[in-house]
Amino acid sequence: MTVKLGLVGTGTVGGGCIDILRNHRDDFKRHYGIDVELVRVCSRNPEQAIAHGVEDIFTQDFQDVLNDPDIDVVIELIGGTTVARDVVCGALRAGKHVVTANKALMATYGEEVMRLADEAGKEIAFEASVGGGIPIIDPMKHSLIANRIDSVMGIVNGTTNYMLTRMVEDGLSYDAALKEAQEKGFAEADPTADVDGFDAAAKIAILASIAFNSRVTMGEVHTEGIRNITTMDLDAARDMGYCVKLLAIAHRTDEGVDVRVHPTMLPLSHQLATVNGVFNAIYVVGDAVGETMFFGEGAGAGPAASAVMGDVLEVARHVQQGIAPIVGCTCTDELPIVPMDDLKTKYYIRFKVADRSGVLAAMAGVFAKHNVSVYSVVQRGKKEGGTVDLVYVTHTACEKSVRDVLAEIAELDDILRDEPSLIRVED
Ligand SMILES: NC(=O)C1=CN([C@@H]2O[C@H](COP(=O)(O)OP(=O)(O)OC[C@H]3O[C@@H](n4cnc5c(N)ncnc54)[C@H](O)[C@@H]3O)[C@@H](O)[C@H]2O)C=CC1
Ligand SMILES: N[C@@H](CC=O)C(=O)O
Ligand code: NA
Repeated sequence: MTVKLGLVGTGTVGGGCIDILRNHRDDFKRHYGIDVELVRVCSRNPEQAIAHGVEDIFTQDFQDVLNDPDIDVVIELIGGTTVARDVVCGALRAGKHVVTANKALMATYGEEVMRLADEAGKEIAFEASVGGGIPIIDPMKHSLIANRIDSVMGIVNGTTNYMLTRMVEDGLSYDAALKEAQEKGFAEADPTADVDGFDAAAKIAILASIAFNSRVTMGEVHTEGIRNITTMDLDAARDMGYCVKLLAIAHRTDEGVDVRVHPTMLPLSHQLATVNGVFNAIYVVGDAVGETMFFGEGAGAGPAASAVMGDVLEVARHVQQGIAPIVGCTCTDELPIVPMDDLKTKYYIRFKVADRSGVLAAMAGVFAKHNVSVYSVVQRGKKEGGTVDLVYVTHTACEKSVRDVLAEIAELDDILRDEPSLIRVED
């Protein structure tokens, strides 16, 4: 039996899938007995279809894909949560299996999508939505289910990891590094999703939902991006023996799920500190397996299409063999999200302040008042226009107290010259 595919979206990832199919379709048949055929392709860009040689099966209307009774599997590679939601939900309602790379959709409407798949008795597969080409969803849904997962933590956004690496290793400006990442096809259509941390928030919401059997949506993830990270912060971190990474973190605690995305200082000896460029790495801790780490390219046409096509072939194998979906929604529990105010960690805080007597003393009083103990204070950079940069590192402190310190220092008379830069420190 030939399993018929309909593809919606012919951009970076969709184009990568067409290329894999063209180059390896015969291998899939020969090695695995899996026979797949692309019968319909839809996007807003006919020129992309022409470039990939699929203009004869091209349409600009996704309904042509959903209404085609021959199509068994719909591959959604548009992105976003509007039209993509109609495509994914419409395909499931039309009785088709769905493969998607869409983290925003799964992290926002995951409950709806999983329910529709369950009602239709169809598969929904989304391996490419987290970590690009790295197998992580499938291992967590299959190989690791004998564990109670306690932590999932990692670098899950290739664009920002690429940018931070280029800024620290080659001195590129933030804007130049972003432009390069976009040119390489790593960035989302709207790169604010990458640099403001929302892409990583969607990914950790998906991973936390699977890890802790409790639905986490991206709106529930405390999210900070890398916009405020300067080369001065990166240099200061390096001088202290640290690097700065945009980390996505999810821990199971006695209070519930601690889930957040923010720039984090990691010791240079940490396993995640060596993950550079577009590479992602996800560290998973289970009660039986102990520590595991998954590493690979998190973005780009090849890696993402590799994960999409892996899902497609697995679904096609099930269709050919008449096997029902093995694992559907696993969110059986309703754990609370731990408030960010309750977080306890160490903090790096850089203040740009007026260079005059009394400033340090006034600031020290505020730290003491809120019981935030300071580990070190260093003055950095050149004195410019009567301002200096003061870099504080605290001992372990409570997030709420640190926020109170920042708010009170902002109110001190004629001290701050810019927004402070705050980076949490992980040891
Ligand atoms: N670029 C990457 O490295 C990765 C992307 N992803 C995800 O894959 C998905 C696709 O991303 P890219 O290929 O990078 O996006 P892209 O922007 O390169 O391509 C989007 C495609 O969707 C089509 N499209 C947009 N609106 C449409 C509509 N209303 N009807 C029909 N077609 C429409 C466009 O014409 C284009 O062909 C997104 O969900 C993204 O988050 C996942 C992993 C890696
Ligand atoms: N924009 C994302 C790509 C896919 O998820 C990233 O940079 O990691
Ligand atoms: Na993946």
